[in-house]
Amino acid sequence: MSVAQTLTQPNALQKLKDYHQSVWFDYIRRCSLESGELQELVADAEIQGVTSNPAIFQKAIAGSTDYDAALSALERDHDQDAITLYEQLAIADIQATADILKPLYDRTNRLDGYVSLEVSPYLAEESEQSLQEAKRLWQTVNRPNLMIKVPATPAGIPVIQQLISEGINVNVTLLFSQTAYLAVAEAYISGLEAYTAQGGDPSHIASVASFFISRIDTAIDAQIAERLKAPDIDRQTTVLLQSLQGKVAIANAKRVYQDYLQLCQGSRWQALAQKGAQPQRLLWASTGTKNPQYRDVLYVEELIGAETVNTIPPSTLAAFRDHGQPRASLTEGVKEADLVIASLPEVGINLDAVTDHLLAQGVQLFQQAFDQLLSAVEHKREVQLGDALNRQTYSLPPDLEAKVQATLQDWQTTGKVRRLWAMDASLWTGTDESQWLGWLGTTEDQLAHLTTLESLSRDVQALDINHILLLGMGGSSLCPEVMKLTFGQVDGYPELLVLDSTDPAQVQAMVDQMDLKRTLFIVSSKSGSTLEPNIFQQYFFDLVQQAIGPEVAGSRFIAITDPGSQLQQVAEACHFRHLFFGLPSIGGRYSALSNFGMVPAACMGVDVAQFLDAAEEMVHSCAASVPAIDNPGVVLGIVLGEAAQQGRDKLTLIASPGIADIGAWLEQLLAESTGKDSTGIIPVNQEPLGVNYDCDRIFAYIRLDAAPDPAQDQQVAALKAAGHPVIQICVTDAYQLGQEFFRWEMATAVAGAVLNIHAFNQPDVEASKIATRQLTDAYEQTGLLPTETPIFQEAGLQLFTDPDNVAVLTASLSAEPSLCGFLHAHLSRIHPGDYFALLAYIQMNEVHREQLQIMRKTVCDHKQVATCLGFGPRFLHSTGQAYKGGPNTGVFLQITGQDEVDIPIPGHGYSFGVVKAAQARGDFQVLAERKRRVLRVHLVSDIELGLNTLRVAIQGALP
Ligand SMILES: O=C(CO)[C@@H](O)[C@H](O)[C@H](O)[C@H](O)COP(=O)(O)O
Ligand SMILES: O=C[C@H](O)COP(=O)(O)O
Repeated sequence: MSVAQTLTQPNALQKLKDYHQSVWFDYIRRCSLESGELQELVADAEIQGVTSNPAIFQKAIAGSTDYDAALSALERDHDQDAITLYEQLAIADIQATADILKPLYDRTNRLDGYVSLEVSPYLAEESEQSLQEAKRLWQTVNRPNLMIKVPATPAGIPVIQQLISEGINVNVTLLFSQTAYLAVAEAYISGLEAYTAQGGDPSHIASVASFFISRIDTAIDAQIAERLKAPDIDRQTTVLLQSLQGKVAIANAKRVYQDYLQLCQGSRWQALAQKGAQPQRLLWASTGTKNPQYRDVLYVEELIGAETVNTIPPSTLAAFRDHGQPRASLTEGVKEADLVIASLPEVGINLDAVTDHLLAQGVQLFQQAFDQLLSAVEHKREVQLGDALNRQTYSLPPDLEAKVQATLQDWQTTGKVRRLWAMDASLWTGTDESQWLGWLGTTEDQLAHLTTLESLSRDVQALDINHILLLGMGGSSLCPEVMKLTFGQVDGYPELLVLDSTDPAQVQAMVDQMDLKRTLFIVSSKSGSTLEPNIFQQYFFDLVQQAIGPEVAGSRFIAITDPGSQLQQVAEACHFRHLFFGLPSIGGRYSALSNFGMVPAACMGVDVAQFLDAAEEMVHSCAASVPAIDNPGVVLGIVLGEAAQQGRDKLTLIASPGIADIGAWLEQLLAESTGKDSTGIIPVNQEPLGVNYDCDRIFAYIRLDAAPDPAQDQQVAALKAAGHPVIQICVTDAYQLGQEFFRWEMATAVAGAVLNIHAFNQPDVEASKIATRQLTDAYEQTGLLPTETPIFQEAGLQLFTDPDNVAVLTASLSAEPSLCGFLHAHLSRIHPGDYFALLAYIQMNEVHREQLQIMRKTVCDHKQVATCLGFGPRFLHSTGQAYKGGPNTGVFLQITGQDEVDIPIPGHGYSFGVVKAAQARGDFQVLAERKRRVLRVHLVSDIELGLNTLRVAIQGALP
């Protein structure tokens, strides 16, 4: 319609102004802004305002390519999560629309010229969060002719009142009933009263009450159609039902308009009107015709009345322009409208129930539209990121796949991803979980404080040293160990070494490897009270004092610990070079991206900015706004949790050689987080691969795309071909490993929620720490560990176990007691669905590992069960939790040995050897108390010889 035409002959849309009704456009899209279409509609006086809602933005952004270039530009600038991207696109449209409408707003003295933006539909039941979100959007858009849309839910009503009282324009949406309208009108009046009481000028505030029309007819007509099908229906009822078809929505609107007129007569309103307040106009929404048998302009033609607005979708707008016949229809037939509503109970239709349902459904529909919108934005973001985001795929057996899809759907509809990010403890056991979710924000936090890490890196680089030795256990050592293996020695930086064993030979091997005068030490302990790092610190501090002098020894030490810990005191008293703090809200195994992982990384020369930037991309992919189905951490967690629920609780980890150590990190994360309350996931790391597996397995292959192992690729392909469940994650390069830290932390938390356990405590790790402490305390007093008697010995190997296990083993000996016989009896206790674990309290080196791997393979081949290998005491801070607190499906063979050399610890009566022995015994004691099937083999003399004998005996026991 050209301006010339408009001047000569107003069209139907333009004529509505004669009835004092405004037309707003229920549509927004960038192309209509960019092409000038919207400007033209405004200039032609066909529309006087614009409304948006989540479904409109979903159609615009997900259903067109209009926004792709803008989205790419935003992503190119820096990666952002889906909701942040969406908001920037939407806000730009809203601002542009507001600017187009601003002259009209001014010209009409703030009556028209508004554009509406809705608060997140996820907040429909949350008053406080809706209020904050509404205020944030109001400030961000920063246009006087903006209306913030708030739904008329019970939680929304107080928000409306508060916003009005603060001078923010409100469009109340999702109104279906007269009762809800009256509550909204009351909120508006009260809000204005509060605003004027503070001296505000009410003429600057506008509000509309969006009353939904066509959805009422759709719902009521469906009920009418059902009732008309009743076989025993009489003629009179049939006629009445037929007369109600397509009539109720308009009747409902006519009645609510009468309420409006009456309210305007009231003394409270009159008082406000005298101060210049603008009435809260009724706005007819959902006015596109849905039933093709009805006139396509029905919900425009029949609702024309003064001081109202009709927000019209594009096709209805075009139809009304073309053949609309305006008349003052809204006040016609009010009595008939009353009769229509009054006759509904006669035919068994409860209008209140219908409107209640429509409100709930309306919220849900907007949420679904928002889900789809965010999903589309996420997909576009992923395309833009390309290889910068590690890819995850999975293939599952049909029953598991079905369960996973159902749980994903449940997570979506019940908003569990948002609840996780909101730190809602009821996702797990409803105890103190909310205090343990600091890791959700750690990457962002670290990126904001990069300068500290970067200056540390420069400081270390400038030191004249060859090595950095990290002293710590579990969550404080495993990430640095992964970084060491993954990045090797970085040019121009010292080499990182990690000590996490009390085995004297291992401690000695570490000392032999380095020059004490040219080594920097990092003592890492979150609690600052863990036995191992404390004694490592005492031992090495003493050595460094001797090597470079007591005054300067502290300058070779860095501490990472939580504020207020005992280690902080030590670091301060000994004048450590640096002291870095952890966050009390991040448990050790979730601390990789915090200082516990990033301080050692910076020291060894890893570009932490690059590493954390890449990690943040995964954080964005797992964000609260990313629907469960598109959220890689959530998907992985649900797969793992559901697999475990179905008995597939042996998660077999396969990682490319270049990143192989991530398996040890994952073992701790998964086992310590989920292995409790007799349930959990048992990680199986570095087990030699085969093809024939029981249905208690699920496989995770973490492939380094930059350096894959072709043999592993083939083995994994064979596993997939054999129908085993396989998750595959492709890590583009080493700098993207941080993405895996976050993905798996998220997945573990989610799996914990699926399993209904507390994913952040480790109650059974504490149990063996206590048992060890009792033994070392007793040793300090007596100089002895309690004596013990082997149940059997042969060929330099002694066997020990507790009375219950002795009874079972001796009862099942088939011949005279022998080493092979006992091992046979013990291994015969392994049944399908069980796992076998070697717990070796010996030096962790390649020779030992090789022997132990052969033993594992022998058991795996003969028993067709999952097998694990842990070196003590490091596994105590890791898989040890699941072995004691997880399902009672483990059969354990603990291996201890006679230390050839021992090392005293300054300030203590005990040595490293005694500590290790006490740890093994404490561990055994707790396993036995938990009724685990456990046998200990003590290698009396040479460890290598002893291992050889044991290997042969196991092979003999499993002919
Ligand atoms: O609420 C407003 C304006 O205030 C509208 O944008 C409103 O959301 C829309 O008219 C409806 O969602 C459209 O509903 P329907 O035609 O899909 O039933
Ligand atoms: O994983 C945690 C280990 O038990 C070590 O704890 P820590 O960091 O408090 O010393």
